[in-house]
Amino acid sequence: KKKLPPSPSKLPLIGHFHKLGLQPHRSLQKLSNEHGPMMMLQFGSVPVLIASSAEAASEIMKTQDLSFANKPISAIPSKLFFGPKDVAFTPYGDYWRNARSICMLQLLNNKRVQSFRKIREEETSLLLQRIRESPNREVDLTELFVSMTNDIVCRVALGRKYCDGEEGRKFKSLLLEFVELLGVFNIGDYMTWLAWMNRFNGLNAKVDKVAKEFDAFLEGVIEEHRGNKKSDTEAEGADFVDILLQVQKENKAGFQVEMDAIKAIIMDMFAAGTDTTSTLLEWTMNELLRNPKTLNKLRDEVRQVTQGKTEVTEDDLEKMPYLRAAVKESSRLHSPVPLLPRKAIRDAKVLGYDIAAGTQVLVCPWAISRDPNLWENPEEFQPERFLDTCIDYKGLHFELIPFGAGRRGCPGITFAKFVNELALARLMFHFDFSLPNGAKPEDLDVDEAAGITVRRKFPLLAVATPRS
Ligand code: HEM
Repeated sequence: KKKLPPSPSKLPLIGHFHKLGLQPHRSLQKLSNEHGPMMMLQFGSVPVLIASSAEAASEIMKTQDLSFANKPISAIPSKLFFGPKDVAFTPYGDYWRNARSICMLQLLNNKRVQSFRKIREEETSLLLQRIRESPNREVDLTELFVSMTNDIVCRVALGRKYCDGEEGRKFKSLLLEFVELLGVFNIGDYMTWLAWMNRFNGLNAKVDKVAKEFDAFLEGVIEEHRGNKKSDTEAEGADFVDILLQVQKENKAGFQVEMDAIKAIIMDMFAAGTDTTSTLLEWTMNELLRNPKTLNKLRDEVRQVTQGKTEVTEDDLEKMPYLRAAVKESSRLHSPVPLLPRKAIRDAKVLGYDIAAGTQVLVCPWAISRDPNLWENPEEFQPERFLDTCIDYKGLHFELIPFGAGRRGCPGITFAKFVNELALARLMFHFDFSLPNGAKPEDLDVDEAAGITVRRKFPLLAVATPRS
């Protein structure tokens, strides 16, 4: 006799869809508070296990990681990523293992991430310059962070920026459409009998258009790289396209890397690396502006460590524990990816419940990191809580998993950490920040937009006064 997790009452055909609302991570937290940390919902015809405690997450992403390393197939990413042939959206299996190992060993290993230091330093300097040039010292931090992270990923992945003139305008709007589509809730994935609607509401046409345009764009980039071949991809200056083309040519991966795989892996860097990074920076500044004492404390640490210097470098970051604690705390309160999808590969027993093979799973880092059983005053922004603990976000401590954990955990943590910490330290070093129009910190809104990454609903505006 099977023991299933508790499940709230549901409606015919749609199941529990109506309970999700516009902010599923918040609705699921609320439902879990009523029904428990392991809860079974039904989205259309698909059973979905909701796991919203550190214990449940640890079972699924550590103890039984292999049983839950699969991802559900979704129609939009499948189309956008050529199958899918990327890493993030691809089901568990030999192909995913190979693509992920290219990512880990060739693109995002520590040495490679270090080799992009100059790019990070140049692009954060440009961020500062753009702030200095802003009229009335009023800045749209959201826009600045989005541009900076896009430019960094462009340079690292494609070798140059695509931000100027007509080319820049086109690329920016393509990237925006691409990321938006990844966040679309596709009803056809759960109620196949309604998939026809996407032919009439324009969704299918939009996906086709964006897939075609991104493909053509990447074909152009690859062509440019072929004419401009770099012979040594271990040397500084090699970008991801150079590296992937060499892996393909020299059969370094131990299997034939198709051109579609190269394009899909590059697209993954944009899908997984841009919005997430800018969103974390945005929420960090949001919380600092809402908590001026914390902002001052952070600013003092940065300026003290760099006393007598004219600029912060990455070597200084090691000496800034409060800065690291502030980034961790913001990743706790505002996990950029609040829900992590998985799919059971085989029958499993989790915390005493029977979970059938094929069941979809949503692990909820957002709810876990606001769990009052794990965190004191969980709704408050208090970097101090991380000063005397070893809790980190690298996937070993399940009370804090903004980068996920286990086999499917984020391979871009080091990359993101450097960008976030350097940008934040430099902002603190060069500027004093306040809210525009004399607004009070407690008035700053914290509304969230809907999407796969949860960013602020409205742009974050601030006044940046150069340090005197
Ligand atoms: C603050 C920034 C970032 C956050 C919060 C973040 C978060 C995440 C999360 C939550 C996952 C899913 C993990 C899981 O299901 O267990 C993930 C996966 C992934 N991330 Fe990141 N990420 C960030 C930056 C980056 C960057 C900069 C890159 C690459 C340049 C990257 C590449 C990836 C890839 C390729 C995956 C898919 C891994 C797989 O399915 O095997 N991420 N990330």
